[in-house]
Amino acid sequence: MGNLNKEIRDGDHPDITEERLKSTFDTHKMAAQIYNSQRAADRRNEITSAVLKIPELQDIKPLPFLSREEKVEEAARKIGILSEHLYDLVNVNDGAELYHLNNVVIGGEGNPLALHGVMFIPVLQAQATDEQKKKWLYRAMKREIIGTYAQTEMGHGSNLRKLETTATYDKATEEFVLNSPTTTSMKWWPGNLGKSTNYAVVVATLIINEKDYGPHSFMVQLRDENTHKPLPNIEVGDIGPKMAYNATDNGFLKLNHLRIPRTNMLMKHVKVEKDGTYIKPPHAKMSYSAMVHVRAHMNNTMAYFLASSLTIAVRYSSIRRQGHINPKEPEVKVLEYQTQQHRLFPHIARAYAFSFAGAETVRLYEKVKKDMESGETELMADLHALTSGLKSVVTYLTMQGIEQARQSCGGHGYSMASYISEIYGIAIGGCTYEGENMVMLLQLARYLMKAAKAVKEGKKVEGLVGYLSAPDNRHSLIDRTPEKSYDTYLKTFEHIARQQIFRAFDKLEKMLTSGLPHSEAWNKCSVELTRASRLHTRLFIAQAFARRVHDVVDFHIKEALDDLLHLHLNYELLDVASYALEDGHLCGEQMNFIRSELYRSLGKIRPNAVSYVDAWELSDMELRSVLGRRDGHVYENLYKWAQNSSLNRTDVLPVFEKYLKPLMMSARKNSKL
Ligand SMILES: CCCCCCCCCCCCCCCCCCCCCC(=O)SCCNC(=O)CCNC(=O)[C@H](O)C(C)(C)COP(=O)(O)OP(=O)(O)OC[C@H]1O[C@@H](n2cnc3c(N)ncnc32)[C@H](O)[C@@H]1OP(=O)(O)O
Ligand SMILES: Cc1cc2nc3c(=O)[nH]c(=O)nc-3n(C[C@H](O)[C@H](O)[C@H](O)COP(=O)(O)OP(=O)(O)OC[C@H]3O[C@@H](n4cnc5c(N)ncnc54)[C@H](O)[C@@H]3O)c2cc1C
Repeated sequence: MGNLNKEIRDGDHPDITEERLKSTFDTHKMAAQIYNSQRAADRRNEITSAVLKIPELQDIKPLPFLSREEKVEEAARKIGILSEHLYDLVNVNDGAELYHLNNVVIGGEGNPLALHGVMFIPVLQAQATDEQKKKWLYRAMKREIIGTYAQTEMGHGSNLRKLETTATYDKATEEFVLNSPTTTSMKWWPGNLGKSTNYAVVVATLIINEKDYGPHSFMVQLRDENTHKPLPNIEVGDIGPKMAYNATDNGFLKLNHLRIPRTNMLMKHVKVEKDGTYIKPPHAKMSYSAMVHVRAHMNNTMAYFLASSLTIAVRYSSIRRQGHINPKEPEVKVLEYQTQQHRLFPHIARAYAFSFAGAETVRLYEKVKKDMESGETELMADLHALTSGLKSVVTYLTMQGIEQARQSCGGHGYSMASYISEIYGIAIGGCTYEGENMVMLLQLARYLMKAAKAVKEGKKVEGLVGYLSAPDNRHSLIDRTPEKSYDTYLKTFEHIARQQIFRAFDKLEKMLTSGLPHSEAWNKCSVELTRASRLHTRLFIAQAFARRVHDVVDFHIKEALDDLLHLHLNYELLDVASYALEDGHLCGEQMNFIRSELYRSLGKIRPNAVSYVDAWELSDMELRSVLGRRDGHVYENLYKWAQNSSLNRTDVLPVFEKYLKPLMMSARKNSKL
């Protein structure tokens, strides 16, 4: 039998090999859990190996040393080469394979086809008629045209009902007139809009006979297909550098009374007839499908970002030695410190949890998508509630985890050589895009308040909120749990979420009864409402984790996942325990029990720590991190990495002659006086 940890190679740093030899599970079998099948895990590695054989697909130099223009160019260069090899490298109908290819070759900072793949094609698939698909979708899939999704404006992103871009129907010519009447109405932010794309699905407020029908989607050609010059009545450009994503040309767009044919409105579900008659869609929010598509996939991308930074931090912590636990022994790996373990291991568990919750979400999304094709919309509300809560909670917790990973690497974590700061910048965009987190928590809260009302009226609720009508224990039985049974933990999470949901509900009802208008009462309760949404979502994540562990057959994998789940439940419960202490559901003694279980878990995870992160099978090429190198040889490579700095091209920089020398000369002269 070979090594259980599949990353062991001759010549690796002995400290990291020592870690890998301790693995109690097969890391490639664990990858099958993370990526949802052994085949998917195999394919990732096959794609990485194939990419490594194509020299033009390697980074020309470490990305942090590139200017913004070079980053944009480098991503486009690779997309060009990828286009030639695409069919040999991946199954182009498999989103996970494409995403992996993107991560290995290009990385998270963006590429000209990102929004094309993530939103433009999905919006056409969901909202275009067959005729429209023939005209644009098939060309888009062959990359004859490149598009984006242009919705957000300088003045409005969250409140779609107030988008200022108008699409006014002109019955006489059977055209829509698209117009950006103000500075704030300019589209602002859409990815790849600035320089890369020649088409966009523009979301604009539909006006027919002076009546406002709200946001609708329109296909707009932005640039000439040959010269790439902006077409008449269109101003388009890049919005400038951002916190991260700087290989992406997020753009602005001003439409000056641009006329497009009536048939450019995406009309699969909704219609404007020649005479201006408006035909409603089966569900008012069907046109929001592209956003729901991205939200449904965000758990997995966030899990990936979190796992990437933890891979870097845990591997580095296993070769970084500093300080003593026993003064008579050599300096220890920093991974031995309980504080380091407490800083990193709960986030490893979260990365796994997000991936499992993500798999369930994508399954529901696929079902709803299929239903919608035939006009069936019953599950749309459930999906919207679930994805709204998850996108908010998962992006926020990912942000916390990545920052802890960075800090756990000490000074070198702050260097771009760790690459963690770039991953952080990319990941935290997710707190904002696809619906600002608070806004989306409040969307989930609407759903929760409806469910709470039904329960108060004596009705039984089911599905995601079924626990609201289930029996509840006054006191948690958490310290009377047989080992490896998580029911009492999950019941405690249920209790906490239920209490908070009803607390918010009662507060809202009280204000409404006192005569406050609904929107004002809602605003005055909104902090309580967002708390309810977070607790409900964290319950879902814990349940999804437990469901996955329950389903695993392989004994060693199950045991290893069980250890992570145990850590997860205790850590998360401590994080939200104040809610259960308030009403005496948990007592002080039980808090001690949870704490001691948490510390026990850290010890149990420790020997497998490197293997838990190795199981994500993130290659050096995709991690782009000196600290996270698979072989553990960090220090000599840190020194090599610094040689890329353009400041090192000469021993003496011109600034010395220009500024520093005169400064020192004059100081010396003065001190002689
Ligand atoms: C060569 C090959 C190479 C290969 C390489 C290939 C490359 C490929 C590789 C790619 C690499 C990856 C790169 C990734 C890059 C990152 C991408 C980042 C993208 C970021 C994009 C964006 O950032 S894009 C803009 C998103 N911008 C929002 O996200 C706005 C939020 N704002 C709202 O979304 C609405 O404004 C908001 C709040 C719902 C209120 O909407 P509203 O006012 O209309 O509605 P109300 O609030 O009044 O609600 C009325 C009732 O509607 C219900 N409802 C609402 N929505 C519903 C829904 N969707 N489904 C069902 N029901 C829904 C609600 O629950 C109520 O129900 P009830 O009445 O029963 O309670
Ligand atoms: C990296 C990145 C990529 C993007 N890509 C695209 C793209 O491809 N296409 C596109 O169309 N857009 C894109 N966007 C825009 C993005 O979708 C919006 O910025 C996002 O939806 C937030 O909207 P906003 O900017 O209007 O925030 P605002 O709504 O102005 O948020 C500001 C504050 O107001 C609060 N707030 C707003 N409304 C409420 C409310 N009702 N209740 C309580 N609090 C509220 C928010 O919580 C927040 O604290 C991108 C943004 C980023 C950062």
